[in-house]
Amino acid sequence: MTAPNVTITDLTVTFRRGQVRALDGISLRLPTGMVGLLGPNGAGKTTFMRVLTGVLLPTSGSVAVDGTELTSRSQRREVKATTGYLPQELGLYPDLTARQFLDYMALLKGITDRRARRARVKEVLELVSLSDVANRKVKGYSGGMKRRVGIAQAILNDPRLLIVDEPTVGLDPEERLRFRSLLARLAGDRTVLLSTHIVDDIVQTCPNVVVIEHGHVAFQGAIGALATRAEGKVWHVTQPATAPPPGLPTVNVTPSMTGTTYRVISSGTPAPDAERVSATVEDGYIALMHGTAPERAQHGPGLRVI
Ligand SMILES: Nc1ncnc2c1ncn2[C@@H]1O[C@H](COP(=O)(O)OP(=O)(O)OP(=O)(O)O)[C@@H](O)[C@H]1O
Repeated sequence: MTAPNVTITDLTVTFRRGQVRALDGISLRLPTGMVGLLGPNGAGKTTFMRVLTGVLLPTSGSVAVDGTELTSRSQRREVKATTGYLPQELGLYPDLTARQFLDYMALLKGITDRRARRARVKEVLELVSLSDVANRKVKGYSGGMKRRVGIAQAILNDPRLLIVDEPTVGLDPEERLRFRSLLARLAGDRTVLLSTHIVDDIVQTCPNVVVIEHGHVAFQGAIGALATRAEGKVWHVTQPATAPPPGLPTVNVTPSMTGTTYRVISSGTPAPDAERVSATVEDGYIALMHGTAPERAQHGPGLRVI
């Protein structure tokens, strides 16, 4: 398999006869491997993923995987062949076993030959490490196991582009870790787009990240470059009061021996005894969202505006 070429060109989606502009002229080329998708609520991430999965036709612009357009009505079938999707809420049939469920999904995805279907289901069960429990009913599975069934159905067609929406919500730390490494393993030479509000999931698995805000690309590039955006501007301010220093974006708050320590973003020294600390990806993201990071939407090594 050669590296997929996912090209998004001037993608615009409007709702309510143009009154709501959910995506506003997004142009991106996604690299192979894991790509994080970040953005505040209402930024346009779900709309973006719905277009990539062929659920929603854009108002204008296009998405192509390896030159195959996914955004024209006539090519919906191609979408099924080239993309996989794990939505936030995937309806599983609790009384089916994982094997039965996957067999059914494979049929829906057009694998009509029984033998081929059985072989592919066996393969994906192995990939997600569920072979041993494949004949148990899904209703007895843990949250992490259900999520792995979800991934298994998303990769039945060996997609070039795999889209995963908030996959680790509600998982315990061990399951989260396991799920993250599964995604990283699956990325290989395909593109896996991981949308989440958990910045740490992205830090741990994605070399590249896209940040969407108000329907625009606010940042795209290497994950480290996002952290760099806040370098020199992250401070620990400890004060006895329970209120944060006014007017500054606060990344987190920790109780300390001498009061409360606020991690804030500020271009200048925020308080006389403030301590400057090195920036993390989360700091970079918060700085970007509050307009305190320079040069938004700059090119990065893995991703580029086209
Ligand atoms: N079907 C729709 N009709 C009208 N407006 C919509 C529709 N779908 C989305 N929107 C609007 O488009 C914008 C982007 O929504 P979207 O759901 O894509 O954001 P999001 O980044 O996924 O948010 P969240 O993180 O909360 O899921 C929002 O202003 C939303 O209200």
